Amino acid sequence: MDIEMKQIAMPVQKRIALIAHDNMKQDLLDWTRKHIATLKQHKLFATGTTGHLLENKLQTPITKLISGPLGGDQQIGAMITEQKLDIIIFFWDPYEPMPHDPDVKALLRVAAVWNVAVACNRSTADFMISSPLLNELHPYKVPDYERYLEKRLGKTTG
Ligand SMILES: O=C(CO)COP(=O)(O)O
Repeated sequence: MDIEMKQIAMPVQKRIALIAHDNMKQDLLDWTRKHIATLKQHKLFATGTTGHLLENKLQTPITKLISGPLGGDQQIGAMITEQKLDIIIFFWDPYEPMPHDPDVKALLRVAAVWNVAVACNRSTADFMISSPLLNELHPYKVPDYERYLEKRLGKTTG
């Protein structure tokens, strides 16, 4: 598929989603605790259980969506398509099959489509949190939806 891209900018204050599967929640809690001073400078979002856990343990406000198995991954995915998230820190469990595996896959797919930064493990999250881009206005490319529609409608109507 030939998708034209356009340049936009990630804001200085990033919108960061934090998500962890059950076996990875302790690891995400440790990581978040270690980087809380940096994370507090940004806007934090999370799926339901992860969000409640982090908010209680870290005493920092987090916008909480629905729990993953009940549709939280899809909510995160929808926010990505609306360009309301810049960074996803998703400690997903590579060992356990989940009832909502299709939702996880869909979330990772739309993140790739919209060129959103995704860390699926702690090493990548470490690189992202220490990147100078985290505190800068960051130009990056996303699909040019207006161009996409123009081309598709042009094709359909001849
Ligand atoms: O299942 C999840 C991501 O796929 C996370 O959901 P919870 O934060 O509600 O556990």
